[in-house]
Amino acid sequence: SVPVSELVAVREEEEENRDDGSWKKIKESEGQDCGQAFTVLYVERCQRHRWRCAEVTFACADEALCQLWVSSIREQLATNTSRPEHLLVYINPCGGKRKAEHIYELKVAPLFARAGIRTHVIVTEYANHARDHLKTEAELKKFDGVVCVGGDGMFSEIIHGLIWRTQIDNGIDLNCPEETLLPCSLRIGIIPAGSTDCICFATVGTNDPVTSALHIIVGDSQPLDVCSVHHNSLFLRYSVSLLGYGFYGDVLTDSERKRWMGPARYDLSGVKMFLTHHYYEGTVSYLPARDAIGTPRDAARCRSGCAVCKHNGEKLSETAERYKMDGALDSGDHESDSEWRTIRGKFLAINGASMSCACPRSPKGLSPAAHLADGTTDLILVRKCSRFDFLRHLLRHTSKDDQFDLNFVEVHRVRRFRFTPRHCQSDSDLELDLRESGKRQIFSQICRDHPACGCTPAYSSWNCDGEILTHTAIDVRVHCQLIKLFARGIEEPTVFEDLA
Ligand SMILES: CCCCCCCCCCCCC/C=C/[C@@H](O)[C@H](COP(=O)(O)O)NC(=O)CCCCCCCCCCCCCCC
Ligand SMILES: Nc1ncnc2c1ncn2[C@@H]1O[C@H](COP(=O)(O)OP(=O)(O)O)[C@@H](O)[C@H]1O
Ligand SMILES: [Ca+2]
Repeated sequence: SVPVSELVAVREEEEENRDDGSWKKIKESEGQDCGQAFTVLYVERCQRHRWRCAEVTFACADEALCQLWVSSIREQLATNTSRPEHLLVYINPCGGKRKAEHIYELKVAPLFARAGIRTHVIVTEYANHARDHLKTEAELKKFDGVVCVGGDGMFSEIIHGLIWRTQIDNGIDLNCPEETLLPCSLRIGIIPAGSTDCICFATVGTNDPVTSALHIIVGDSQPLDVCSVHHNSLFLRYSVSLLGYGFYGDVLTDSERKRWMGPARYDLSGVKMFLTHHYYEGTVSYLPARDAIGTPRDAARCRSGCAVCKHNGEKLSETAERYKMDGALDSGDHESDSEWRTIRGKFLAINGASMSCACPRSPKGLSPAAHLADGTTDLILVRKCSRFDFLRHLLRHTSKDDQFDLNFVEVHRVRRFRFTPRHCQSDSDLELDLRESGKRQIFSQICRDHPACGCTPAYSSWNCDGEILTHTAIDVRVHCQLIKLFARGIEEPTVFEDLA
């Protein structure tokens, strides 16, 4: 049996299609003349979270009965209001291996057509075209969802456009980090056609255009946390996957110069930045997510219908309601200021992972136990250590071993965090470092004379979902379930999986 919610479409077979293989078989085996036939298209699960569109044709001698089947299936599909009818599609022709248009035309558009979904397709002509179109021009009322064909950078454009539009329409000040943001009503579908596609992989379990198209067609819905990133009272960006300073920031900066190489640029830059081995000094402060259930060291994973996300999401909205009734101004974090913790040090990497960040390079991701929609982000601090130790940490992203179980790595589940690089610290902070800086001046002279000594520059950049941030001192705050995807989270493997 197939649940009605996983039907793609039903098709009446035309007279001229009557020689179609499957139906002919039924006809012959029945040994009788058939009045009519219809084909049901449905989701079939394959290995490793992939979905395919399978079909089965039913023949029946009684034409009226056949019609009844077709119309009642159509009726069932029509009453399911979560299925989209009209979609706005943005294609980034420059992402990944530059195959986005081809992927859409070949694998996705025919499925949408079969499912009776109407589309308005825009192939972007320049960076930020999709974002700006969503911000100002797009007639969003006409659509049931937005589809993004591209990588994480393209997805980032879409959420910036949608979130911006939703807040501006409701008079919310984006530059104020304390504002409670309004959730976006349109769901977003991701057809992977980029370089890493970590947002697709971590929410669906695979980077496969057909699987993503089917999740859109059946009208799946997966809420997702979004981090807002500010510098003082200036809005910088939103992030849903990785916010990485140090290693991942440097890899991204270096790889942008190698865009012509396609997705392989990240591996080359990864090896280069691993060998360069820069560390950065600064202060990280964070607000622990004390009232949330779950920790970054849990063995349990965020999966379809995750109970942790449901519980934490409901608890947060209850608390927010209570604050509203009390007339409290602070609409953001309800923990008190005294709960902020501060860590100063030298770091190879500072990572905020709002989701696991699983991708083909690391199928368990940067923070394997992170949740998609629990209102928290996992703050991972990798302190200065030897190249050998850092390699051990990196390698553990690709094996069963725990990448956090190392004495130079710590991880905290947080609602909010801030970072200030050492050279931006206040005078009083700097005074504390005065003694060390004498030494530094001597060394920096030596370094200028001997560039090969590998001394570290003062600043890295933040990698924000694959885009470089212009500021280094940032304030990050999680907004629980601000957007929704046409996805359902990663499913536990079922007995129905096709093991062939
Ligand atoms: C030695 C093997 C180490 C493997 C370590 C793998 C950790 C991978 C974690 C990846 C997290 C990715 C988070 C997602 C980020 C994306 O948003 C973002 C944008 O995606 P888009 O291009 O689709 O728009 N992508 C990225 O920033 C790419 C990050 C890629 C990091 C690759 C790191 C490779 C490290 C290789 C080290 C090799 C050491 C070898 C020593 C001899
Ligand atoms: N038509 C276009 N021309 C050039 N750049 C574009 C275009 N459309 C989108 N972009 C930008 O391309 C960058 C990379 O896109 P993305 O889809 O993330 O691919 P990749 O995964 O290969 O990085 C993003 O910064 C996005 O804003
Ligand atoms: Ca989260």
